[in-house]
Amino acid sequence: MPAHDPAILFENVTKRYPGPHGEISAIRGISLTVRHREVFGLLGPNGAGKTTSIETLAGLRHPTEGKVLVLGFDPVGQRDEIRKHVAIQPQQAALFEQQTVAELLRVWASFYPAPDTPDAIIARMGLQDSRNVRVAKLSGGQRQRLLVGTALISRPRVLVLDEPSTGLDPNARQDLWSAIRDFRKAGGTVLLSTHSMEEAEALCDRVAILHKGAVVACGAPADLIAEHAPERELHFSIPTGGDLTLLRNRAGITQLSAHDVDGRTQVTVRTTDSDAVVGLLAGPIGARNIQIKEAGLEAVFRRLTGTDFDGNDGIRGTDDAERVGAEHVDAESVAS
Ligand SMILES: Nc1ncnc2c1ncn2[C@@H]1O[C@H](COP(=O)(O)OP(=O)(O)OP(=O)(O)O)[C@@H](O)[C@H]1O
Repeated sequence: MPAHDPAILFENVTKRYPGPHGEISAIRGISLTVRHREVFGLLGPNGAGKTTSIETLAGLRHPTEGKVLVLGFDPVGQRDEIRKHVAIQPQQAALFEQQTVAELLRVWASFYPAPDTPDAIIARMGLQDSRNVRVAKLSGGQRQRLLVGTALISRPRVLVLDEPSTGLDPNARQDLWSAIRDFRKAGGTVLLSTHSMEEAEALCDRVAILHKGAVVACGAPADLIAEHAPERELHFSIPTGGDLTLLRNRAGITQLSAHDVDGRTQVTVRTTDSDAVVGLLAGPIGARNIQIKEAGLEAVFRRLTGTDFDGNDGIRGTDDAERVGAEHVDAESVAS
């Protein structure tokens, strides 16, 4: 395929399954392109259609309508070409429990004409200490890294991972992310599904946000946040009865709410100019215990779908970004 063509193309792809009460549309008219040498994330909650999309591009499902191409090949009609160039992270069941890590990788390597070496994969996936350990004895995180390693051993041009960091502790997840970044640096293209906003923001060059089988937004995480959720949220407290008129209608504030708790007034504001708000808080308002929260992709999702990732009504208003690390600032320290 010419280099300017996308690595992966979905054109108006729909997949319907028969269900007990009529057909179920797992994906509805998805169109997207994944460029060469990018890490692309399919981001969505349970049931959004991520696995169906992945299975479609792996040739495991026929689209009901539309076209899918991977490196210019039809995943269903050109399985051999797909197998040569595209690696899909295998399911847990593909691991033989009684083999050691090195033995298993040797077997997988034997399936391909020009594989990487088991030692190289072991080093890349941080599995050196488990080299001679039987698969049955591996931790969940080690198993997960081994699965990704088995996908990498064929030296694919495109790597497809379905929720690769599920069950990994933070260190193992960082190792996995480094291996994915290294693969991209060496010229590979990655498509992964995730329901982790953090993973999408940290790892993906671009994401498609899926909701009920449709793409509701697609782009670089920072661009999506800037376009759909540019606000920050600030929480702080002031003495009860304190004057908030200075803040009203100023400093890009789009929402302000206050309620009294334990002798102080707790205030939440949303603003497009958090620096200006902090400046006001540090001065005459006498705010304490200021927390600033980024909106993040979760707010983008909520803004575009009206629901949060757990399917709750998204009009909760004030906690768009609890997941993202909050910055704690004290008005006095800001003033000094
Ligand atoms: N083989 C099938 N038969 C019938 N319905 C299916 C089948 N596979 C998936 N679905 C339905 O299609 C929709 C999308 O499922 P899919 O597994 O693609 O979503 P997902 O985003 O990967 O979710 P999860 O994160 O839970 O894996 C869901 O409503 C699911 O119940």
